Amino acid sequence: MKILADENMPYVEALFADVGEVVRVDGRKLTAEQVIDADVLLVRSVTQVNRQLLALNTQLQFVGSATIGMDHIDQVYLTERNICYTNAPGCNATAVGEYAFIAMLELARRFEQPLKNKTVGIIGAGNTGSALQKCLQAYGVKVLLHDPLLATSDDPRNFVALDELITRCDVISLHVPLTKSGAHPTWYLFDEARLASLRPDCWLLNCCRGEVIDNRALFAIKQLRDDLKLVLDVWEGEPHPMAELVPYVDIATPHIAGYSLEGKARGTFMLYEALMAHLGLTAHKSMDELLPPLWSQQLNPASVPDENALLSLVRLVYDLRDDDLVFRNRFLNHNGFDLMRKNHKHRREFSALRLANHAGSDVDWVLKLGFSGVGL
Ligand SMILES: NC(=O)C1=CN([C@@H]2O[C@H](COP(=O)(O)OP(=O)(O)OC[C@H]3O[C@@H](n4cnc5c(N)ncnc54)[C@H](O)[C@@H]3O)[C@@H](O)[C@H]2O)C=CC1
Ligand SMILES: O=C(O)C(=O)[C@H](O)COP(=O)(O)O
Repeated sequence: MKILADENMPYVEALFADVGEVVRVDGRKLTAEQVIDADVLLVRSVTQVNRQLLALNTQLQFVGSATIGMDHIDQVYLTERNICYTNAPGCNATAVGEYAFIAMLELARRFEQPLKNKTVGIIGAGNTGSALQKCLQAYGVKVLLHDPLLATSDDPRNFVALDELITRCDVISLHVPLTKSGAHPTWYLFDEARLASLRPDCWLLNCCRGEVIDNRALFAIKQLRDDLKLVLDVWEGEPHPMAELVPYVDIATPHIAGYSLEGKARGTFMLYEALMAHLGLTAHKSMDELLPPLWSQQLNPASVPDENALLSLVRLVYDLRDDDLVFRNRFLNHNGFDLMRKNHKHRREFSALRLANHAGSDVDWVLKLGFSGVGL
């Protein structure tokens, strides 16, 4: 069995080598000729899996994408061809939630506006939106949710209309899939009119797909409104972000919000489990065997963090300023965006750090953020 796998997918050999021959490929440049004799295709978000890519292949039986997003997979075509496909829902949701939370703490410090006093609106309350909600609520920040699909489901949470969320929120974070059709398409959900309606001093974060915001309109509005603060991890037209926009973005990164080691490992592992099930085999490996220990696994904090100390604590796990700096220096280089992603030193999630022996303080909310505890 020939297994073609994206070169940026960790742990493939550890999990799949005894299932078949693993061949690594550059997912962005994958051609129909390379796919011709593959039985299994393991991709990431940069590979368009469609009629054109699979034109020469008659034996493909399984496509796995180690991502949450599915907008690069032509599901109708794969169904037509009777090819089994799957993604990895939720695999990197914690990473995205923690990224957005850390980004808010960074903005709070930079602009001297405590996060705690703000109302945060989450648009799209699925896996990544809920991971962010968990962090914010653990820290005691007021959260409003907008999700028209979940609002009509049995989800017990309260939801508000989009316009109400925009009117009431100081911070807005986007967590929707990219869709062009259906009752609630998200393509350019934030167009010129919506961007113009953001509250004064609003912070806008996009960690889902670049095309959910009209980037030209965003650029135009930033010329007029210096009060808006922006965090963009995703960009219209990746891997070529709009160069003029970058200097106006307060925190800018190359689509790495989901790049925790745990998130990436979970993505590959979910595909391993799905392929085993598809082949009728038992998945006997475990994800815990894959991850190395954190450089420092345990910390004895001096006091329960206030907002500044909390930022110092989360910077121990992930200093977002490093990724922002690298992005500004390199995004215009040849192949810069993809090289930053390929060479990214994946961070760990909060849970990798254990807080120990805390002297009688209420650390419950820190644990609810996702940190682990020992002897607390
Ligand atoms: N920056 C990064 O590295 C990453 C980006 N993503 C992107 O984030 C997206 C969301 O991920 P998850 O939260 O895990 O997906 P999910 O499927 O768990 O949740 C998405 C939610 O958005 C809601 N939704 C759909 N259309 C909407 C609309 N018009 N308005 C408001 N809500 C709407 C859905 O009902 C669903 O609850 C993915 O589709 C992917 O494109 C995901 C992981 C990493
Ligand atoms: O899971 C998703 O959806 C994402 O956006 C991924 O985290 C993006 O990473 P790559 O698949 O492009 O490595």
